[in-house]
Amino acid sequence: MFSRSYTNLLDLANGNLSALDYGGGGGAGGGGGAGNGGRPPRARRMQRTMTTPGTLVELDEERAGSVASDVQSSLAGDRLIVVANTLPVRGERRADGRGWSFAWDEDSLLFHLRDGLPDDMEVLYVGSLRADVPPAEQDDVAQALLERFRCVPAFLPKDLCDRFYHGFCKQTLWPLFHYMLPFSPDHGGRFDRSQWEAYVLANKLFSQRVIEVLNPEDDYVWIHDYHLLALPSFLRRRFNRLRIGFFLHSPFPSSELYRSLPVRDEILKSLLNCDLIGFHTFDYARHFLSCCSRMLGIEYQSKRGYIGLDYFGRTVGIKIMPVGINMTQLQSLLQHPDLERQVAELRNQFNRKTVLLGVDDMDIFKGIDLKILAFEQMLKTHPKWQGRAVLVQIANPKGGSSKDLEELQAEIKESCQRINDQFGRPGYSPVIVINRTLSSIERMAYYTIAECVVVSAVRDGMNLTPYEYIVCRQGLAGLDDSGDNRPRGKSMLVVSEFIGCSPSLSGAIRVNPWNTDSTAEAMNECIALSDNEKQLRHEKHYRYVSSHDVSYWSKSFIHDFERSCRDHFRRKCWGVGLGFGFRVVALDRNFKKLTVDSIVEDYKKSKSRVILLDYDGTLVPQTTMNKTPNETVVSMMNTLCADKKNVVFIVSGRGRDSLEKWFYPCPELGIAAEHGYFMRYDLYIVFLTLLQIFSVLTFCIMIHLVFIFQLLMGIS
Ligand SMILES: O=P(O)(O)OC[C@H]1O[C@H](O[C@H]2O[C@H](CO)[C@@H](O)[C@H](O)[C@H]2O)[C@H](O)[C@@H](O)[C@@H]1O
Repeated sequence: MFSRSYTNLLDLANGNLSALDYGGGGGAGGGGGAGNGGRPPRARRMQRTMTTPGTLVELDEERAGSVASDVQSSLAGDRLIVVANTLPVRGERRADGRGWSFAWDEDSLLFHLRDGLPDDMEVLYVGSLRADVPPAEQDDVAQALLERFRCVPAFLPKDLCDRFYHGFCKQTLWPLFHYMLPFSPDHGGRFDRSQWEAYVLANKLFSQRVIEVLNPEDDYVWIHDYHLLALPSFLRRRFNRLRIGFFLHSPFPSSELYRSLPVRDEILKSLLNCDLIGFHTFDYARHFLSCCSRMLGIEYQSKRGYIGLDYFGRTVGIKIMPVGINMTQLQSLLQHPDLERQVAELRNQFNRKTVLLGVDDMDIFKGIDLKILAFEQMLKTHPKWQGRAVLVQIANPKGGSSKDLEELQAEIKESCQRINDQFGRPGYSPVIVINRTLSSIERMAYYTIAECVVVSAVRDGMNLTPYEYIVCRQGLAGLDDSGDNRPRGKSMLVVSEFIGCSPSLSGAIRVNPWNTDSTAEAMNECIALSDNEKQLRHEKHYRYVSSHDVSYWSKSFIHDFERSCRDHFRRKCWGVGLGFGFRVVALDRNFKKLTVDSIVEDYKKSKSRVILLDYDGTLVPQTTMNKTPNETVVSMMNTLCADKKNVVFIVSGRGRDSLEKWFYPCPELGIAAEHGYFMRYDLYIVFLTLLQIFSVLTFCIMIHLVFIFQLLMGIS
């Protein structure tokens, strides 16, 4: 089956795409059919390059008009290209070494976002694979992924990937966006420009993959997360009217942190090439808006609940919508036959002990060390829990290593040893750290037996651990509509106030994770609460989490995305600027670009003219230290003023003293200093101007009187 994307790549690859199973035999293991493979093909339109980087190009008006009439408010039948650093598929080399097998990554949020889209909206993914595919096999792998999963892989050379991902992403952006200045002695103490260059180059390679499959007039491109902040600029440069959306999954830091980034303007300007930018929380959006205001002088406006930034005539929408979990997937996992057995095994292992649970990536910002210290403190200040409470910490290894991470792991190990030595006894280890990635079912089993989940991250964009926990604790009760007799779920949460999900969980006990004593108190309070209180809080959370799931999030984003792009083809667009300064200037269709010739012609034809001139940036360069006008400017002013048809004024925020001194040699020039608070003008010119206005008014009044007279006399 051929879709538009398929045929596009076909043009490019020019190879044999008939083989459905790369590697001989089973091919992409399981799940290929979960894609959009069954959808009927649609006629493909040729893509058009609309501007050349760095030039000033007016788009062809006829085309804009014809497309405008095509624009429909519904998204049905449109195509969405989801771009992210990694594709939502897992790849593995076959055991026999011949080829690869692939499967959907059901833990990936990108895989589930399709649930919120219209049924007939085709989805295509562009991103890199987690597997290391040798160059000789890349074409075949790309072909298999496209056919079976609608995925377009971006293969970055290893060296580039290291400097892009392990370099700029993980050493600069990840710490900075999580409130840590990355320019520490560990990182050479300064900004590494070559890593930034690798980041830009990697983003460019992603843009090339997108462009290969893009139909710029039909497609929506939705970019995800901090790895691809430079991508909007590359796409906008090629396609002035392309619909570009972006969602940032990590936090956006306060402008006081962000402004330390040497490439701060480049990144902001690139994001402003989007049509809609999404954040999990109001705070992240607020930080972004204040960066735009403080660093680029761009202010936002809020109208009827929508926030927008005016960027050279284009409105860039801001969307605040936290992501959710996939309810359908979790509920089907809850019915998995293995779950019951695993829950029974864990219950047996923990033998009626109260389990507090942590599920985090092994990352320096997850506050795992702080959680363990708080648990130790709880055992000390509330000894009743000694022998009765256990902290189970699941730490997903994330790959990669750094000095910070090694130190953290050593500290965690040392703390666990100390606590277990002090409070442990035969058959009782108070702290258990599991340093491996658990299967989804194992994770569900731990959630099911946990009395409380503790998230003590010092920063996290969202964090969906509490959401998964709440749904698991609701268990099958959530699936059962049989009425009042069903068991009531209960769950308790201690969550850091520095994570994105915190504002949505009003029944959780919120803590400052840096305050070990108060986190210890919160842990004690959580597990000691009455069952009724735990149930009430749980039910409130469950109602929210189950109704604000991942499909709710993607549906809402796409709805606003479509709305933000609705009048794209009704505007006139010009691409201007170089590099990250590139932007599209969008104007109403009735606007005409002024040319010097037309201005000169109109100037000559006019009988009286008012000429208002700004000073800085108009008569003297903005950047110069010496603000005194040179002789040419003074002589030009006198030439303009000498023409009796002209009234010439300088309108400036500058003080009257300097302006008056500088333009002393131009006695007929009007000056409005300090934004018009002080005025200097030649009374003769004002008299002439007033006379002109007066004579025009007198003429108008006369015309009106004649008209009224005619009416009264019944003359038509
Ligand atoms: O480690 P990376 O490959 O660079 O990816 C960063 C993290 O991405 C995902 O987390 C982010 O998105 C989540 C959903 O919106 C959000 O809850 C979290 O706060 C974000 O950081 C992924 O879940 C993490 O494992 C990655 O480390």
